[in-house]
Amino acid sequence: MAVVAGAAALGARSARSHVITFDGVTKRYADGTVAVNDLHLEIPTGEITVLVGPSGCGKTTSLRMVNRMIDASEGKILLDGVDVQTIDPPTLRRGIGYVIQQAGLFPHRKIVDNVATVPYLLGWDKRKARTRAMELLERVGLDAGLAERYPFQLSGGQQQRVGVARALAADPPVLLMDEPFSAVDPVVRADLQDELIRLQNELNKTIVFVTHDIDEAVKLGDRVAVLRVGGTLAQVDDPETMLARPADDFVREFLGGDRGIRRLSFVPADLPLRGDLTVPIDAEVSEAAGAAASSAVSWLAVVDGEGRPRGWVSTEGLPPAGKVADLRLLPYGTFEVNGGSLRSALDAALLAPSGCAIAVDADGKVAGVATREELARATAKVAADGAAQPAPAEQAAQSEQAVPAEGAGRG
Ligand SMILES: Nc1ncnc2c1ncn2[C@@H]1O[C@H](COP(=O)(O)OP(=O)(O)OP(=O)(O)O)[C@@H](O)[C@H]1O
Repeated sequence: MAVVAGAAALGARSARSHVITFDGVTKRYADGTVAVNDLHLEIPTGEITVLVGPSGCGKTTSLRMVNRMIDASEGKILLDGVDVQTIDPPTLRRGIGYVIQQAGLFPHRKIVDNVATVPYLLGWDKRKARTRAMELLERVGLDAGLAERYPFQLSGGQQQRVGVARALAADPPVLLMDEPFSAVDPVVRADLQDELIRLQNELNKTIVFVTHDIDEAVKLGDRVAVLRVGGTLAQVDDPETMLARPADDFVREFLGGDRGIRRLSFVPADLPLRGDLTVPIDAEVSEAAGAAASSAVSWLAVVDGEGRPRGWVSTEGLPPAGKVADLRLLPYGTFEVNGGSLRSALDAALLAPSGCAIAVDADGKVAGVATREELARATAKVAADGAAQPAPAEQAAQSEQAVPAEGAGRG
C-alpha cells in the first residue's frame, strides 16, 4: 500500500517541481564504514547541484541513494516531499535519468537502440522509440549517421553524449550524473560540459552531478556542495559565494590557489566604456594622431568598416602621413558587453599591449574600450566586497556571540 501511495503522490506532484531533500541521511555499510553522515541538503528544482569532494567522501553513495540503488541507513530522502523509500525502485527510476562514467552503454546494441532502452522498457512501439532516440542524438550534438553503429565504433566523448541521450530518453524530470565526463580528455570534456550547460538551458532538469574536480563543479553548478571524507557536508553555496567565502580551511584548500581569479568569472564586466579610444581602419594616420592627443592616450583600437575590432595601434612615433590600415596592428582581446565576466575582460586586457580590453556586442561589433584604470578599479572593488563579508564560519561565530549578548541585556 505504501508503495502505491508513494508512486501516486510522485505522479501527482511531478508536474510541479522536483526538489530532492536529504533529511539527516546516513549510510553505514555492512562493514561499518560510514560513507555519508547526517547529510542535510536540499537540491532545488530545475538547477544543477554538484556534489564535489575528495575520493571516498561519499558522493556516489549519496547519488545512488536518490534512485535507491543504495538504501539509506538513517534519515530520509524526499522527492517533492515523498520519501523515496515508499516508492518502488522501478517507478522511482522511471522519473530519474542516470548517467555514469564511460557511459555504460550496452556493447552489443546499436547506438539508436541504446538510446531507446528506457522507451522500449516502457513499452513504446519500436518506431516511436527510435524516432525519439534519433531526436535525442541530434539534441546532444551527434550525427544521425552514428545511430546504426555499435558503442566500440564511437569515441569516448561520443559515447558520453549517447549516455546523456539515453538518460534523457523518457524525459525524466531528474538526472543523476556520476562523474560522467571524467574518462575523456580535457578538450572533449570542456565540450561536453558546454553541451550540458546548453542542454540544461533548454530542458531545466533537476540535476545532481558528482565530480571530484572543483573546476568542473564551479563551471557547471548552480549550487556546489563540498563533502569531506567521512561523508559530512563542508559547505553548500553558489560557486561565486563559495569562491569568495569558503566556510573553512578544508574548503579553501579544496578550491585551490587561484580562487581569486576564478571568482571573477562570476562577476559581470560592468565597466564604464570609452568611445573615444577607437579609430576607423580607413582613417588617415593624422586623424589617429589627433584622436590620441585629444584623449591623452598612446594606444587606439582599430575598427573595420563593419564595426569589428582589428587590433591596437601605438600612436607613438607615427609616420607623418599614410593610412591607419598601413600601420602595424597589434594583438587584442575582447569581452562581451552583455553577459561577459570581469575575468573575460581582464583576459582581453592581458592579450593587448595597451592593457585595455575591447568590449563587443553579441554581433562582435565594438561597443567601446575598458581602460586599465577601470579594470583595476573593478577588481579592487570585488576584492573589497569579498573582504568586507565575513566567511560563513565567522558569521556563525558572530551570531552565536550575539545571542548571549542580547540575553545579558535583557537580564
Ligand atoms: N559496498 C561498500 N561497502 C563498504 N564500504 C563502501 C562500499 N561502497 C563504498 N564504500 C566506502 O564508502 C566511502 C564512500 O564511497 P563513495 O564511493 O560514495 O565515495 P566517492 O566520494 O564517490 O569516491 P570516489 O570519488 O573515489 O568515487 C568510501 O570510504 C568507500 O570505500
